[in-house]
Amino acid sequence: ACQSVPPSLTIADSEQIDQLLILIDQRLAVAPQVAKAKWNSGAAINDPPREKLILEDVVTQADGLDPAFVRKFFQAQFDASKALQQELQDQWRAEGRDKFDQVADLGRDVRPVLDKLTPQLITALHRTRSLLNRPGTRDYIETRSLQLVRGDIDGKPRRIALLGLGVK
Ligand SMILES: O=C(O)C(=O)C[C@]1(C(=O)O)C=C[C@@H](O)C=C1
Repeated sequence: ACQSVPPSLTIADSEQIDQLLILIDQRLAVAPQVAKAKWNSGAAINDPPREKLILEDVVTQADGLDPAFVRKFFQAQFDASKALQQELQDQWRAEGRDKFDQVADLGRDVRPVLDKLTPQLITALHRTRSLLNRPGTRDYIETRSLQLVRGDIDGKPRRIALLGLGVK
């Protein structure tokens, strides 16, 4: 990791960025459980009221951060989750899969995991906000995300999630 840290970032900075990427990965890692619960129940992948609720919540929790940035970031995490859920369900459909025998309950087991990650992600955004537009950060994120942000079939969900950082 040290070799890929650009001169514009300290090692401590790079560790904060890694922590953000790990949390993005942990959030994306929940998507297969959501996809399974919805596969069994037949519920739609897209749930706009649930997204609206989370967005309202994060904007009030994100004091000091630009609300537009926070919304954009979380919307990208939803979009990444939906892309991964869609890929998985398309695959299961193509395989003619039946319902899964054992799935976690969306409301009782799965969404609480996402809700626990939300304030941790906000903290990580606070700690990395000023680093994101430094020269070299983009390349650092690209390199590190290949190792840290998995939970992913073809790289599309990861790309969508990272677009939410708005790193140019
Ligand atoms: O909770 C769900 O139903 C999910 O599919 C997860 C999630 C999210 O990432 O938080 C993603 C898509 C939905 O539109 C709502 C929320």
